[in-house]
Amino acid sequence: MPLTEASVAVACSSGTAMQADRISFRYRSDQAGRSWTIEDLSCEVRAGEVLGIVGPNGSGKSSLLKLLAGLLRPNAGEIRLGSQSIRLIDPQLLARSIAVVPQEYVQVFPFSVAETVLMGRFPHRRESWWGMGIGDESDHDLRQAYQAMAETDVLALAGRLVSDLSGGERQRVMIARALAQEPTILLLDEPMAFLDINHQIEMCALISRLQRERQLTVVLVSHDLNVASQACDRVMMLKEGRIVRIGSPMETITPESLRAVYGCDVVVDAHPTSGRPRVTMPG
Ligand SMILES: Nc1ncnc2c1ncn2[C@@H]1O[C@H](COP(=O)(O)OP(=O)(O)OP(=O)(O)O)[C@@H](O)[C@H]1O
Repeated sequence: MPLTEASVAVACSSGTAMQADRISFRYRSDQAGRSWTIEDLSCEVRAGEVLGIVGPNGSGKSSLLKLLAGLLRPNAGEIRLGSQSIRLIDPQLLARSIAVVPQEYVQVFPFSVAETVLMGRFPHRRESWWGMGIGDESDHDLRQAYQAMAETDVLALAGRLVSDLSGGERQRVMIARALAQEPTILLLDEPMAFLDINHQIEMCALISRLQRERQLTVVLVSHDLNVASQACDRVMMLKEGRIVRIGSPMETITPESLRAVYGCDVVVDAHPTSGRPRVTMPG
């Protein structure tokens, strides 16, 4: 059965947004036989959840996110959106369902913030992607872009060139572009990396608002275990391309599992207001 936006919505509302089934992946430069970047990994992304992916440097977090986004193809195994393999889904439909915010964004041409956010509307256009230009937007496109910019606090930057922004400002613009896409699944690679504490708090609040109001499913890669603990319903811990643990923050963020994954001792206590695990370095 061909996949449509309606069937994606039905599949997602029925419990599982995405599923990875025994996927293995290695980069082309590694074909000579080094170990897998992702090895025989199976997981489910539940509809409407915020799933965090944590793990040491080089454990495969970004690679897994790119595999879920369809930007990389597994050498073995399958990734499904709803019930359909993402290999078989039309790229424009895939882009209407899944939005990705990569860790680093390189823009070759000097577009303004407003133009960049409006690019999030491309997958919704009837014309071919190459046949349309900026300036052809509908009222709905403009409203969605405006709302996404308001939600990420970048309206004041609308006329600035993206290339002239700070890392944190650029990060918020890329999230605005992803929201303008109106996806059902949002994949974020280190969304807090360049944000100051005020914008980190706002980003956490935005993610939980999007989950509540738009029933958005979010997968986020984070180095910050406290962000993962506060912002996520479940946390997946990766080590050398394999899942070591997956479950609620209480189940996963423990001194034992952190020692097993990161090889160091840390202090884990309860956050004074949320009660969720809080990780600090030993004194
Ligand atoms: N384009 C690439 N070509 C070849 N190898 C790559 C490429 N990108 C990543 N790798 C390698 O794949 C492994 C996993 O990298 P990945 O970026 O997925 O890890 P990560 O957990 O996100 O790391 P970090 O926490 O440092 O961002 C690393 O050994 C990395 O060197």
